[in-house]
Amino acid sequence: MEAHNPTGVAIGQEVPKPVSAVIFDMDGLLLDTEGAYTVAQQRILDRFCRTFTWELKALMMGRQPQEGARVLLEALQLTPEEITPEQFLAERDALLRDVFPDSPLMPGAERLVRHLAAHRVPIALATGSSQSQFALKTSKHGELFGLFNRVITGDMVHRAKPDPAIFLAAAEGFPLPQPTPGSVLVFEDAPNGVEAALAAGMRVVMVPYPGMPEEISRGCGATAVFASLEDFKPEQWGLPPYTDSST
Ligand SMILES: O=P(O)(O)OC[C@H](O)CO
Ligand SMILES: [Mg+2]
Repeated sequence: MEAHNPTGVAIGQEVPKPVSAVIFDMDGLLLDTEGAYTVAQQRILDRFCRTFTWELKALMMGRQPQEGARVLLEALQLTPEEITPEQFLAERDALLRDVFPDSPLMPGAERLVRHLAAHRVPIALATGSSQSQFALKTSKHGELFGLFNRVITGDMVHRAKPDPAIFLAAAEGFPLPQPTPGSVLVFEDAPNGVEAALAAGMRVVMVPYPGMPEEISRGCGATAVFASLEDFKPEQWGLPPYTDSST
């Protein structure tokens, strides 16, 4: 007779640890800002007759602003005589200053954050955005973003994603006893973010920003990939299930 195996995990296979804390990325994951970045950056690159492709976007998204601009201009072989990273960022900031305060939430973001907070699951935010950009982008969602136990912005750490420093710093703010990295789940939309979270020893649900080609997201090595946060089922990760009607 076959032994009863209530875990659904094959005998000999490691049972996944339940998730005890969650870290969210912000741009492109909770807030729909990546589309605006793409439009602004293409507008700047138009005068150099360059196309802002998805490959270029994947290279820079998730990074600190200065680092992202440097990587982009280098990949496009644009010299400082043509445009410096500082000039690029100044132009981009001018184009986005009035757009960011209207940043909408991504589908499923508010429900998941409120659900975890209501169930006292420790949650943190780790964004490559600077503190001032964070304030601008979240200005209409203050109460929701106030639910996080800790917010780490790109200018609070020395090394940007894909370095794991930002996720390790975010995890330090969790209430004691500190969760082990393996019991922390990260939500990310960008390849640099997935790489950083995996390097921190955490599990990663990737929700690629809409339109990202599958060949980019597929190669990232995320623990799971969903088309939308709405597809995430908390109970499959040892978290409390949703009890409201949209399940
Ligand atoms: O995706 P985030 O929240 O780390 O933000 C990174 C940049 O500011 C936008 O790509
Ligand atoms: Mg992001």
